[in-house]
Amino acid sequence: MTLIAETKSVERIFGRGAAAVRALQGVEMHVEKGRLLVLKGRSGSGKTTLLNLLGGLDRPTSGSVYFEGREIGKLPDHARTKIRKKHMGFIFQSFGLLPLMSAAENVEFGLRLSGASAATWKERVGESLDFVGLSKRAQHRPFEMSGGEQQRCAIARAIASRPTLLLADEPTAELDSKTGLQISRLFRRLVDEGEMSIVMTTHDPGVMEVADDVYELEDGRIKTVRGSR
Ligand SMILES: Nc1ncnc2c1ncn2[C@@H]1O[C@H](COP(=O)(O)OP(=O)(O)OP(=O)(O)O)[C@@H](O)[C@H]1O
Repeated sequence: MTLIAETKSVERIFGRGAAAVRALQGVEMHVEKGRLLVLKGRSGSGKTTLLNLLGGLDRPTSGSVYFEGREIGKLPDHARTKIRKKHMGFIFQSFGLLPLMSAAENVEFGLRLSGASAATWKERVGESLDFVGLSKRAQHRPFEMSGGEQQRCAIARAIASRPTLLLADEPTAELDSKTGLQISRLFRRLVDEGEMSIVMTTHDPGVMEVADDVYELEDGRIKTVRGSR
């Protein structure tokens, strides 16, 4: 078993004094290589806060967050940014594509940001769009694509730099259930064929079906952990 990410006694408190919100309290979790982990729980239970900590977008108030053995929660901003760009991919509910760029250009832009060598861009763009089944839409702009196609494009952008860890915040929330299921299966294939680890937040039962591990959060604490495979 290879550990990709881990949290130890993580607390995240927003604000101070009477207005303080304890978004996470004593969270312990681990993300293993080649597994798809789902964070579920009611609105406000702390899912996005935990995802942001794992992705180095935020730092814990106390406790530790590790990525591939390094305590990223303690690294300065520039070092965390470097790790994030090179080794992580992000997917959001609202796709986050640049509207004036074609699907291929959006994916290439992601590669540019990741620092991947320019010599690899063309091949990686083709490979990623092909993986998500979007080769025929390469020259289309986001407004010319369906919601499912836009999310597949966002996935292609996130995986083009071959990240170790993919983080997704409610990736199927804007999609109808059939399209959501297709996207869930795509995440499953990424883990099975691409050897990636994925952590995603969701309320979608279709996504939970394809998960290896399901962590349930309640009021900032891990309530249950289910390992299904
Ligand atoms: N930047 C912030 N400042 C103050 N409070 C915050 C901030 N971010 C989150 N919180 C609070 O922390 C708690 C956890 O929020 P979080 O967004 O992690 O929940 P969530 O489980 O992702 O919810 P949802 O399913 O609605 O997205 C909530 O009470 C929220 O109001």
